[in-house]
Amino acid sequence: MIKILPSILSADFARLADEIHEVEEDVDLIHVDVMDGHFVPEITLGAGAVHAIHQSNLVAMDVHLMVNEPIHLLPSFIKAGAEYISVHAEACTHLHRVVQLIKEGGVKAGVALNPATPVSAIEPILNDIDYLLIMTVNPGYGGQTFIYNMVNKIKQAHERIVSQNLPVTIEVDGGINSETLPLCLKAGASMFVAGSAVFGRKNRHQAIEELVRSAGTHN
Ligand SMILES: O=C(CO)[C@@H](O)[C@H](O)COP(=O)(O)O
Repeated sequence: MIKILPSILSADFARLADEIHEVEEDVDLIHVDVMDGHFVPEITLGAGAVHAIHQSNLVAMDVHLMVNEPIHLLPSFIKAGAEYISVHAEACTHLHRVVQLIKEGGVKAGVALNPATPVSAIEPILNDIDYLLIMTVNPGYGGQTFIYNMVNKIKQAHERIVSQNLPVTIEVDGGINSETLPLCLKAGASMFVAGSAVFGRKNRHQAIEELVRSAGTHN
């Protein structure tokens, strides 16, 4: 079973509620990119916005924290109502502790890896996480080109997860469209973040349908 997660980074922030309404019937989760202007150059939104989306009961959220030392911000994002939270391995001094805190907050815990970070960086705590977010672009901006070398990295991660029989899901993010989704699916990913491939299109329902349909073309 695959999941498409529209990334609101590519949505019109001035009409965010309407933008989310346009996809809520078609997906279980939306992807929310939080940037701090340090770990990545841009600044996006914070726990207040996540809380507002949660309050409006639109759709569940997968929050991707692109921030240095997210341990300090975790309590507010957990309280804000995120269902999934991922942190970057590169941004945490005490990654295992951060993962434990997310789980203690009753939230699914993910670890994100930049393209240059090997899967082995997460190996010692692979059994502690709920999902592994493999960045298929360098984090920070929507609309970038998919890095094809990441397909091998997804395969490697998937092999490790399967060989240890772990209940860890692989999520991919960056440059996902109906051409790249099937490659990632074949390699072992099942959660697909798509920004411009959904919000860059006029008809979001059709865009999501096309992505789902592309999953049937991976053999
Ligand atoms: O985390 C990020 C960017 O850092 C993503 O979630 C982007 O929002 C993906 O956008 P597209 O590559 O799908 O346009």
